[in-house]
Amino acid sequence: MPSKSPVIVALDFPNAAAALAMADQLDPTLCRAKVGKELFTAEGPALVKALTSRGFDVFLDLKFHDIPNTVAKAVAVAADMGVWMVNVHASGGRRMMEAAKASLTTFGNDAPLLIGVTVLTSTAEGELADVGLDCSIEGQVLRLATLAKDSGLDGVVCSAQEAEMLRGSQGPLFQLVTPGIRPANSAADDQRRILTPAEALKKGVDYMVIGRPITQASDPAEALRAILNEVGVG
Ligand SMILES: O=C(O)c1cc(=O)[nH]c(=O)n1[C@@H]1O[C@H](COP(=O)(O)O)[C@@H](O)[C@H]1O
Repeated sequence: MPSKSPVIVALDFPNAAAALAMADQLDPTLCRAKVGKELFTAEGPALVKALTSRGFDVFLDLKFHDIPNTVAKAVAVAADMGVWMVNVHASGGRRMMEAAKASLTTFGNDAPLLIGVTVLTSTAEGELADVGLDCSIEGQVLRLATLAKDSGLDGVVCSAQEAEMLRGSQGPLFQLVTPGIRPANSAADDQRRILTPAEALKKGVDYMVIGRPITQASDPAEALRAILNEVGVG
């Protein structure tokens, strides 16, 4: 049965052995699993299959950002792999996102959720100027989320700090996926725009991507259970 949990555990590991050892400590009815650049580069589609065959909904987080044709083809291959969610950088623009969405038409109801990354949660106020953007983080997130929605995407990755604004402006069905989640007293690590799980859900987040606070815990299953208890799920 697919997970109804709002938690997506980021399996940021260097190889399949480490990732599957972690997955085997987690209940696929209590969380979903995210495969990112490090793990996918090392292990490829076989690892995605190993997770889906264990019952996990898989978020393939490769943040595609390229010319429309290249991204559309990559997204279709991800859909063929049977992933539940896949993402692209919204800053790749309208034509890129529309091409990605169009490439999923043939998959019908089996198409993965297509999500646009707005401003990374590791970015702090002031850092946008370094890349030539003369605006606030909130302004840039709103701009890219609106573009993603207009381009037919199902939702965006943003920080939970922007979730309330986007829930109000983009409507109730637009999926808000938020990394940068840190339970009280957890280290922020390289994240900059963070909120606790309970604060995030209160702001209207649909899915929370959580890595190190679960995967580096001495008891990952217990860390996941504590987060679900905090937000009143499970
Ligand atoms: O798309 C993502 O998943 C993502 C977007 C973003 O803005 N920030 C972000 O941290 N992520 C991913 O979410 C995960 C967060 O992991 P932790 O910081 O360990 O909880 C990592 O796998 C990141 O690659």
